[in-house]
Amino acid sequence: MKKIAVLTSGGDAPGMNAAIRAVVRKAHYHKIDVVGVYYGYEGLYNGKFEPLDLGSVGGIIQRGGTMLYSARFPEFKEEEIQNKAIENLRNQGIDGLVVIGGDGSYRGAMALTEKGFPCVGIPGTIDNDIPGTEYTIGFDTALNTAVEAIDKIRDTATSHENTFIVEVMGRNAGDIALWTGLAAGAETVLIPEEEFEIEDIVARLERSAARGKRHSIIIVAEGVMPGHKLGKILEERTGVQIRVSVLGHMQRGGAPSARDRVLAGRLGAKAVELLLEGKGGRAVGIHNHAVVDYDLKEAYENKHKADVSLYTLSKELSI
Ligand SMILES: Nc1ncnc2c1ncn2[C@@H]1O[C@H](COP(=O)(O)OP(=O)(O)O)[C@@H](O)[C@H]1O
Ligand SMILES: O=P(O)(O)OC[C@H]1O[C@](O)(COP(=O)(O)O)[C@@H](O)[C@@H]1O
Ligand SMILES: [Mg+2]
Repeated sequence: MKKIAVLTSGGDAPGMNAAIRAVVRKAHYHKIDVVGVYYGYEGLYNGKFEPLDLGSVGGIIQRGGTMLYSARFPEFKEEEIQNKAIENLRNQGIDGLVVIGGDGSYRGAMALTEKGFPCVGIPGTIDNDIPGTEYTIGFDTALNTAVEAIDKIRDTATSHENTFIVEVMGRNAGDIALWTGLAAGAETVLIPEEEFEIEDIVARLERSAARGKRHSIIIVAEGVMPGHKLGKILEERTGVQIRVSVLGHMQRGGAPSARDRVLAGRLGAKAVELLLEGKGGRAVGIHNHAVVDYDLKEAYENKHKADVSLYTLSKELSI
């Protein structure tokens, strides 16, 4: 292997830049050239390639977003588009590709690998929803952003005796909601993986009010239902006015936490090692604090599971 490429795809995540930097630096350490592909799979198809030397990734470790930009490019499911992408890669003398993204991006990487072009996946998504790794790059930063926002909401909620619903990101996964709820001491946490009863939320609100609690915070993952919809349901049921805050894309931005930067460094380096060993079709991740690699397919064919013990704990700590 003489030259590899790297791209970022799907929703951006803080720490993607640190991962790009790790890929570039580790490759250069082994005297391998690196090409950056801009705009994810769209750029792979349109040939938006630029060489990345050591200096090109200087000063990005602390920056949110991705210097390679990202895109959602549904056309990449089509075979002719994938064939063209491989042709573009081969024309540049590139022998391997590192894809930093989520489960959707992994499907694209596997499609190319099955067509004979080796790809390795690095989990870059705030949702923490990739099976096979305990943490994804960006999750820790998004979690800290959400907790900081909720701490602020709690100040005003307490001053005015308000009940707040805070909608956090997580299309199919409840990790952001669950961890945020635990870290911010929310009364109720709703995640897509667990059924819930409106009556249970109402009972919690009533119990809190009865013991003189001045505020209530309910965290809902966007994949459960929109926060405003839940607010309407609860207002109708309780007669109490409910404020709703949707944290939205602010959760995807900002400087990556130290934890995300270190994770990005470890996983980026491992991805390059795998390509150097000629191993395509692999995903990298963290298991029991150690860097691991596993079949890319496992990452999207299995379903992400929320940690039920954390869900139970969140209920036990907010009776
Ligand atoms: N089944 C698939 N086959 C090939 N490429 C795919 C497939 N699913 C997704 N992709 C590519 O990966 C991109 C990112 O996927 P998406 O699900 O939006 O985000 P994420 O990778 O963060 O989960 C898509 O826009 C598309 O270009
Ligand atoms: O801005 P978009 O493209 O609608 O993306 C929103 C989605 O992106 C995410 O932040 C991350 O999802 P992916 O990692 O699958 O891209 C989800 O939590 C959210 O539903
Ligand atoms: Mg995804």
